[in-house]
Amino acid sequence: MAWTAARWHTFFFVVLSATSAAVPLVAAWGTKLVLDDLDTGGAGVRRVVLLGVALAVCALLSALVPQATQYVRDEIGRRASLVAQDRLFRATERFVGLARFENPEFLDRIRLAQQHGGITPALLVSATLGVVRATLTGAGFLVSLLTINVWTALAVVVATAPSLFAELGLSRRRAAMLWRIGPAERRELFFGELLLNVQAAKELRLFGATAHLRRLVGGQRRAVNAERSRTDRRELVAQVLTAVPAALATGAGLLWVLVSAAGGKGGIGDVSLFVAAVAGVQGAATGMIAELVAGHQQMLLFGHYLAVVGAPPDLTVPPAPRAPAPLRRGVEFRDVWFRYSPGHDWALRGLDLTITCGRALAVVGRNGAGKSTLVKLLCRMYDPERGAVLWDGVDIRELDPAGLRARIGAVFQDYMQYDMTAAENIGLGDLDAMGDRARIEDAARRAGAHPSVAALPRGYDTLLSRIFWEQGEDGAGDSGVHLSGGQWQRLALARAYLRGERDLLILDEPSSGLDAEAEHEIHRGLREHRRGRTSLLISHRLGAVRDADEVVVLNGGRVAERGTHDGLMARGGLYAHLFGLQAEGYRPERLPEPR
Ligand SMILES: Nc1ncnc2c1ncn2[C@@H]1O[C@H](COP(=O)(O)OP(=O)(O)OP(=O)(O)O)[C@@H](O)[C@H]1O
Repeated sequence: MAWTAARWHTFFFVVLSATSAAVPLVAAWGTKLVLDDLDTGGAGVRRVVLLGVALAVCALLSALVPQATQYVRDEIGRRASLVAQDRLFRATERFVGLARFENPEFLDRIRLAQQHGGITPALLVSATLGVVRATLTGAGFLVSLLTINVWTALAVVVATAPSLFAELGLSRRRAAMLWRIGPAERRELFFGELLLNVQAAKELRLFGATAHLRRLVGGQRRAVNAERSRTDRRELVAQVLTAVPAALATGAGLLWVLVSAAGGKGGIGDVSLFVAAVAGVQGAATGMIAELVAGHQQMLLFGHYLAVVGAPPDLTVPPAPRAPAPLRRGVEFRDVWFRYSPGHDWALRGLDLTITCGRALAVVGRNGAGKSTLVKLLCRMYDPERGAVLWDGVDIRELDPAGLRARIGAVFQDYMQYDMTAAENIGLGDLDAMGDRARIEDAARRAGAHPSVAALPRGYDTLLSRIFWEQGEDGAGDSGVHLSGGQWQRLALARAYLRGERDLLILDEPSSGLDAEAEHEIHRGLREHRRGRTSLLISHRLGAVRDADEVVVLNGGRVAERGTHDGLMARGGLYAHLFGLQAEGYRPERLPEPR
């Protein structure tokens, strides 16, 4: 990834690493030679000056190389994280359905993948080169030590080994700990965001629940901190225990060299080289261990990134899916059984239902009857566990999901309010029309959104968000506006209208937030729009569904009744009961006397 993202930078990183490996070694030998020359007094001035210049160059390089290395590594990190992020989001785009986004374990994995996927390439390159650099420097100093005394060299190596193995074990534990604390960190993030969320602020303040949430955030943080502290303490103990033998070996070696020098065996240059070499070997070993551990841990965490990027599709799509043909006969649910997971109850239990081409079908029913689930299956956000959804007789699992969705226009019950401009909020319905202001305005007009959008401070370019802050043309800060619930709903409808002539229009509670006048107006427009087209309307306002060609009543995930409004009323079943309850509130005797 690093090579793909930043070829030249990676190359320079290798060069800089080799340089920084050589510099301490050259400096130590240069110092020894200069000291020996000065001590014996036999060398010429020219040689001493040359060695001095070499030492000065070393000093210059050791001042500059770390800065340059840091810059190059950061640049690799920046470029590689762009590539990693793009690959990650491409991978999540491959998830055709919603199941993965409702799986907490997978969400934890995505979070870790997001956190580590971007930085891992640069850190791994850095760690790998760090290990190579430390090995080169360490080997150089080790050879230098060997020239002085074999046993000291061996003792230093043996004393350093335990720390390497201990650190690798600790690194595995640390990665496991990061995975373990994932759920608590996500909960902390969620509660923390709720505390700052403008939508939640109203309720939380009214109910006086902010302190409760603050305590929840604190509780999660304390749990996370406790886990981290436990790991840190374990690391501290292991590091102290493994550092002791290394320090003892160094001390013993130094004592031996000093005693030898005092006894006339070896000069001041040897002492200087010994001190530099021991520091060099141990520094290299510590550096190597740190880099190995960092690399090891990154690789373990990178496993989450690879798991997300390499995750198989959540819904099976054939290798060469068929493009759905324009709808001619209709969409049929044939004995569809569906539950959100094996741990959940059935949401649909043997549903049989047909949306006939060119006809308006209305689906009504109590809360939780399965109406929105039906819509999600129709758009292939999930697959049925048993039975099938057929598009003109073809199982939608054989069709290209994107092609299927391109044939559908929809307003979902839980439609989105995007923190973007009004034009973008509508334009997302059909990206081809994003830059086409005439089409966007037309869709807004049909949804009854135009007057309120046109009256906004910057019309269609007004930011519908109080989250972002933008600098206006006059230099003043502009933090956007808030729309009312009904205005947002009209924008969602405009988004659906922008999609224009689709084979199937799905409207899941399209007018629940509208005032009576607007609702009447919208439904009049919808009636016109739906005439002669295939549509599915879900609504609790039974007055809005009475002119549908067919009304289906769902109850407990299956069809309880079906027929026209008049037929169902005559039957006196669930529909008639629900309609009667609603109508009760509108009986003339309940209306105030006109003055
Ligand atoms: N994402 C989900 N995960 C688990 N269960 C779900 C999920 N969505 C819905 N359910 C469950 O499936 C059942 C059907 O829900 P659905 O949203 O389809 O009902 P509905 O008829 O649209 O209700 P309403 O009139 O309240 O909108 C309910 O019992 C609900 O709790």
